[in-house]
Amino acid sequence: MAAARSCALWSCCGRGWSQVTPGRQLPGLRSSWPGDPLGVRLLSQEKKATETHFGFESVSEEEKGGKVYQVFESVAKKYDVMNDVMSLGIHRVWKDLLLSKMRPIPGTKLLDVAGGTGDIAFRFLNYVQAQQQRKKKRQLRAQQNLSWEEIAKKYQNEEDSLGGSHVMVCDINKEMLKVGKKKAIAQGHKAGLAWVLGDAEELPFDDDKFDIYTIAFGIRNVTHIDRALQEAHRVLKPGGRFLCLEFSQVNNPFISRLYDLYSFQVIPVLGEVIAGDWKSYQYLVESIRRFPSQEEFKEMIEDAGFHKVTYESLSSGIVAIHSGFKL
Ligand SMILES: COc1cc(O)cc(C/C=C(\C)CC/C=C(\C)CC/C=C(\C)CC/C=C(\C)CC/C=C(\C)CC/C=C(\C)CC/C=C(\C)CC/C=C(\C)CC/C=C(\C)CCC=C(C)C)c1O
Ligand SMILES: C[S@@+](CC[C@H](N)C(=O)[O-])C[C@H]1O[C@@H](n2cnc3c(N)ncnc32)[C@H](O)[C@@H]1O
Repeated sequence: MAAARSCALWSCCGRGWSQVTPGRQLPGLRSSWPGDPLGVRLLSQEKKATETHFGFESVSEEEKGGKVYQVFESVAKKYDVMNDVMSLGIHRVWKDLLLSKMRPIPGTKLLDVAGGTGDIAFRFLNYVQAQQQRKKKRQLRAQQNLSWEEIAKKYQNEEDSLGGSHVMVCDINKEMLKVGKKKAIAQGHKAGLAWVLGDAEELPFDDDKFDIYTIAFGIRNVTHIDRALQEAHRVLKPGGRFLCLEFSQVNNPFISRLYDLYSFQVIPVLGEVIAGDWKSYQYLVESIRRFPSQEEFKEMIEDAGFHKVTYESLSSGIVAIHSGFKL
């Protein structure tokens, strides 16, 4: 069943977010413009109403998706190395913390949207594998008279090593997924892992499918955040959990000054030197400044229908993990 989508758009002015007239409702007004049969005046209105941002640049909503696509197509091959260099490896700690918060249990069906090169998916698989391993060891130790064949069989069953858990990585960008698939082979991940090309705003899945939905450093890039949140809600099972790791608002003025300096003076230079791409890394830091604060984003998650919405700021608010439940 297709999701019922709200036409609400969010526009951002500095850090303030407000709802604006939805462009999709405008065609209905066409008949109320006598003397403008071609709807020229209205078309220009429509264009205005569907204006959004790409970093600090104003672009039409139609343009934004393509521009974001180009950014990740361009950085895909250097994406992982850039993250390690830019964050001095700290992004790995943030991603580990997302998994500690998730605490998946055997049998968990995870959807990782904007999953890119698979960092969250691989952590999930390692987590459930380690958990199953411990469980298996405990069981085997408790059973005294097992033959070596029985013990070997237990260890060889790859599917069983995940306890029925599964992760679906969904991303709009072919190049990011290509890098992710190569990484999966290199890291020995095969079972319990699937890759699908898809848009966070229109997920190619049925309703009530997944136990957990994650999106890490992805939602900042989608054109209609509210639509992506509604889709997250739609595909989760009742009782399912939404978890989002994203850049947020730094709450310490001293750190904030240093952070600005580092973001605007260092990150694009690193982007140019390592990935040969200044512009994509300028977009990264600008898009971070455009993203709503912890509290504003919490409200948006609630507006999409999630309950018990909470967040935790990490590293002085450089990033935050938001959590919510479909009840
Ligand atoms: C195109 O779109 C994208 C491309 C991508 O490759 C990635 C993403 C999405 C992002 C991720 C998956 C996460 C990983 C990427 C990042 C963390 C990069 C974004 C970085 C920032 C927005 C800036 C904040 C950086 C950090 C928190 C990392 C730690 C950095 C340092 C400790 C600074 C290292 C210092 C130098 C290299 C010396 C030069 C510095 C200056 C001239 C400026 C002065 C700055 C400082 C003294 C340090 C600033 C320190 C802080 C603000 C606090 C750090 C404290 C903690 C983390 C506890 C994507 O969308
Ligand atoms: C910064 S990367 C994050 C990748 C990964 N989650 C991580 O934490 O490393 C952002 C990802 O969002 C994807 N993306 C952007 N817009 C999207 C959309 N509308 N639907 C799905 N994925 C999208 C990009 O292709 C890119 O792979």
